[in-house]
Amino acid sequence: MTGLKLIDVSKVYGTGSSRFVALSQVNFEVEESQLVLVVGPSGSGKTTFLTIAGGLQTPSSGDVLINGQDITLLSQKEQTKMRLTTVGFVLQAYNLVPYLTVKEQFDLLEKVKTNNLSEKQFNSVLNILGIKELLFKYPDELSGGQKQRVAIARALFADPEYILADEPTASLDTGRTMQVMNLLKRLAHENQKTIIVVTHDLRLEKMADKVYQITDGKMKKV
Ligand SMILES: Nc1ncnc2c1ncn2[C@@H]1O[C@H](COP(=O)(O)OP(=O)(O)OP(=O)(O)O)[C@@H](O)[C@H]1O
Repeated sequence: MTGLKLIDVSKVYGTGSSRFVALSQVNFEVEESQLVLVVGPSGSGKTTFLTIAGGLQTPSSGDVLINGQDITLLSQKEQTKMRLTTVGFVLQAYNLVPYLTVKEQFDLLEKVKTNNLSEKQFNSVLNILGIKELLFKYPDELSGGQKQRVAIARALFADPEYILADEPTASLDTGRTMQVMNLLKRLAHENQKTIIVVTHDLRLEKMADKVYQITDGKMKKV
């Protein structure tokens, strides 16, 4: 069974007077080869949702199924393996290693994981994202938009089945935004990737196969 599913997922941060319900009984489903968008304003719970969907955080209650397997029941070791082989994240902080060049960020991945994109496929990704000429630069020599595109390329390089992206176009101009969204759409439809993009940008809705709206931690399908 393929696809990613959240069933009645809630997430509560803090206790007592600082108790905050970030996700409330969220039900969500994405099937293989789909690009799904989760749209919501700042603070609505998008990052919380995405990190729980990919196993970076555990929910307070509810189930998260990836390919039919409830990932909340996996051991730490199994979760780490699943994240490395099955799920690729593009996070808002980009998470680039500061003392490695762009090329070395990819070399590092190659050391810890096999079955990455072929050189030809990867070259094509670098060309589409327009970052080929940045390979020997360090992260602090890059603009926000360039870092964002490197972070996207790094997630794609590992060739994961699922790509979970947090505001992947936030630092990009309209032209680049459309290029990135078209690339993600093509990966879903032609390479059978399953992609979740969370964003506050309503302009991206037309690119998606399915759209969910999240408001104050409550999710509904549009
Ligand atoms: N670790 C935490 N402890 C306490 N509250 C938190 C924590 N992480 C997030 N929150 C709160 O949960 C709510 C949802 O946060 P989240 O980051 O998921 O929203 P978001 O929609 O991604 O926001 P943004 O678009 O601004 O990144 C916010 O009110 C936030 O302050």
